[in-house]
Amino acid sequence: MKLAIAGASGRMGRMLIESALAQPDAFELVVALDHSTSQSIGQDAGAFLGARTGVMITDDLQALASADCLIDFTRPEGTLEHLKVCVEHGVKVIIGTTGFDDAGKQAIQKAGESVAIVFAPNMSVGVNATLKLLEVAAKILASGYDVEVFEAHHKHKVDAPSGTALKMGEVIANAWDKPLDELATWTRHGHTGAREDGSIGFSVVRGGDIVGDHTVYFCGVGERIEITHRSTSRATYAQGSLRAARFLEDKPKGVYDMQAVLGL
Ligand SMILES: NC(=O)C1=CN([C@@H]2O[C@H](COP(=O)(O)OP(=O)(O)OC[C@H]3O[C@@H](n4cnc5c(N)ncnc54)[C@H](OP(=O)(O)O)[C@@H]3O)[C@@H](O)[C@H]2O)C=CC1
Ligand SMILES: O=C(O)C1=N[C@H](C(=O)O)C[C@H](O)C1
Repeated sequence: MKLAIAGASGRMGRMLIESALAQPDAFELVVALDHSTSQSIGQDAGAFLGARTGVMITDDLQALASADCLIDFTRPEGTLEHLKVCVEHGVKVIIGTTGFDDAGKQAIQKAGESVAIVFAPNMSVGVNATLKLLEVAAKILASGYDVEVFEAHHKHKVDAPSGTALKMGEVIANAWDKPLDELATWTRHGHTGAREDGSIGFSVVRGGDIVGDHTVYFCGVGERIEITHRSTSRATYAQGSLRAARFLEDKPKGVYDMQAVLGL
């Protein structure tokens, strides 16, 4: 499969390049994209590994035409720009980027009418298994338990709460047949009053090099259940993305999530 990777010099871009190069029988890196202000433009995509791939990092989006599938972990504005070019050339897309607004999410759904897309805020098997556990827990603990979602990430992360934390909130709200927006408490400061029954609180830590921690608390009276996932390496996100790319091989169009990729 001919792969394009966007955000090639970013944390995830590099992990994806390393993971794809380690599977030469399955993947060929044909395009490495970054935006025009990036210092990496013109460098070999494997330079950070001391490897020569022959693929130079470029800002030429038309290069995407030579790929079967783009894996994009950038920023919402970048992803949406890349998506237009992928639709134009019939290129499949894996979107790992988080932080889209409603208009961005709608644009992804629209693009899915023409090309096959996997769009998921977390590509790791462990997180997607955790989402299933949360669905079960939310149904069993639907009353008498206060739900709080906590997440912690590295200091460079620009969106909050994380896409994964939002997805966890959505899974719980769905299990209760309510939209998350109706239940969410995003911040607390000052005289907040007592906690509202049935609400879902979110809290966020940013610091150092934390790869990604998520805990959902179901707090009852006299007991508390905590469901935690901790990422200690970005390799799981990259492996999940490559699995998603292979899943799309025989899909002509549509928007899929990682639950579909993993058959959960
Ligand atoms: N779904 C999942 O499993 C995961 C999702 N993520 C998400 O992936 C995204 C990237 O994370 P991470 O790799 O840590 O971030 P980085 O900041 O390390 O990398 C982002 C890359 O995208 C480039 N970029 C930034 N803005 C644009 C733009 N407008 N157009 C094109 N390229 C752009 C950056 O270039 P430059 O450095 O020059 O600005 C950089 O190369 C985030 O949204 C994050 O939340 C992260 C991990 C797992
Ligand atoms: O920015 C990150 O690093 C991560 N972002 C994703 C998110 O917002 O959920 C996934 C993972 O937690 C790492």
